[in-house]
Amino acid sequence: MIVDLASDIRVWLAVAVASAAYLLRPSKAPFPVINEYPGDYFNKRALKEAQDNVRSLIEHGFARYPDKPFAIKVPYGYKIILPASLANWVKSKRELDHVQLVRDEYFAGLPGFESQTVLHHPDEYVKRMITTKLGQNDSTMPALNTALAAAIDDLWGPSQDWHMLNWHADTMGIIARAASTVFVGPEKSSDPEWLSLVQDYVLSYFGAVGDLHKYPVWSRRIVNWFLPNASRCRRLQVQARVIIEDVLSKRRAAVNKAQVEGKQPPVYNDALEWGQKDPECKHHPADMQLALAMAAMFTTSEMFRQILIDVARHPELVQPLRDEVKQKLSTHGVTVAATSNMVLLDSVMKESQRLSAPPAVVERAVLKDTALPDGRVLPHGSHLLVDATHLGSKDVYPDPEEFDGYRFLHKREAGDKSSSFVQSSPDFLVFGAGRHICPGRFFAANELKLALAHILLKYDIRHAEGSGDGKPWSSGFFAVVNPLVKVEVKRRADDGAAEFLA
Ligand code: HEM
Repeated sequence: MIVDLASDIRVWLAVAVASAAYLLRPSKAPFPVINEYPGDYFNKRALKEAQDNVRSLIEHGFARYPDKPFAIKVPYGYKIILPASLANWVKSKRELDHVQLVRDEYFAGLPGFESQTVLHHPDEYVKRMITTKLGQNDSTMPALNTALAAAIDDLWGPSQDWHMLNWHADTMGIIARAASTVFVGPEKSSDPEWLSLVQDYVLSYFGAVGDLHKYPVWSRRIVNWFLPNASRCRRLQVQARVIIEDVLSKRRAAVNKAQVEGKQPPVYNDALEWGQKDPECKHHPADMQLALAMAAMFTTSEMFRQILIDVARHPELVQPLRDEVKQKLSTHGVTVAATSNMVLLDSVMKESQRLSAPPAVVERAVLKDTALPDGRVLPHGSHLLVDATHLGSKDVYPDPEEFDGYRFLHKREAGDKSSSFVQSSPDFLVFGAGRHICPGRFFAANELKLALAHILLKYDIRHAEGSGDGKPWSSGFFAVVNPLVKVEVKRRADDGAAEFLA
């Protein structure tokens, strides 16, 4: 009998599957789990709550365990939630790592995801370029300004009658064209093929990340080969390489020709050229382009949409914003000084960010067992986030549900140095914290302010009736702009924009 069983391949298969299931079982949560329910044997309710109601789970968790860590069950694991009081501690701990987190959660290292691999490469080349060249660079303002003018004209049109925007495409299109002018340069920044490729890549990449999360951790390196979004990323990456290599070979030819003819060679001022000129840059230029697009376009477009919704829902802010924009542009021209001095617009943007922030921020992977200040241990391999629900708490912000465009301006005027859009503080970690704080936030702020300056001066804007309440939706640990909202615009008869934005 035993001999018969031992020679039956099905028995060995069953043993192998059972052993794999045991070895690969999710580790036990090291802290109390907040979304465990009696009778929920297959975690159906737990995972639904984690997907739809993470904010309530976190609030409930801290009501039960004030200022103490707890865990939330998610597909194939747990997330540990730390109280906001530990934000500075998290920021300072090198064992709590962002790069490993990106490998685990955003799949840097998978084929087709080279954008993410390059962005988080140990040489930190792309980050350095963003910080040193892209941030607040006056020399890129004329190109950014021209691109925004053209993109908004093309996408929002000249009609002086109210018309509905093709909301998603028209907002991402504006951001993609503005950013591309500084990333890829003049040849491709308004080329429909390239713009569609980068936007397609960004959407496919985030789609693929979502798809992969539905599969057990151990299987993701295999299933990515069969998932449509991941396959699309691989295809688009190959196409991007062909297009960018062609641009570079034409640039080289133009320089050679100018030299032969004794003329001044063309000068380029974009990320493509910065990388080419820098002997330290070891990455494929197309992968860097996709890396910049992936980091910049989705995040900035989402922020752009939320700010537009908030401005449309608060018409009382429009005239003061227009006055400020005109005044700063006429004093400083189209420069970083002008956008930096648009302090009411800055306050409106930060208020939009406060009310659309995710409920937990600064996600990190634990590289080795790490003791919390109270002695309890964060186990190696676990993932944690820091609570950010206080951004909607009346203890921190009076009338927290109200959109108050002047909120952060008043704080700034009262001397609070952390109240500007790009500033991070232990209370406001929406751009992250510590070594991995978003290096693109200065570029994003500048680009958004210039885009909004064009829009405020050139268009009236309103929230289409009956199209949702404008409040963001929750999707797992993310907050996304309410997809039901629709926005209408009409071109102003006499916008006078040319005078200020020339
Ligand atoms: C409003 C727009 C943006 C938002 C809300 C945003 C948000 C974030 C957040 C939350 C992080 C993680 C920080 C952490 O965990 O400590 C991050 C990282 C990053 N962001 Fe942004 N970002 C935006 C725009 C941009 C832009 C325009 C760029 C590039 C031009 C960019 C490049 C990056 C890079 C390279 C990282 C990784 C930093 C690292 O690993 O050290 N971001 N961003």
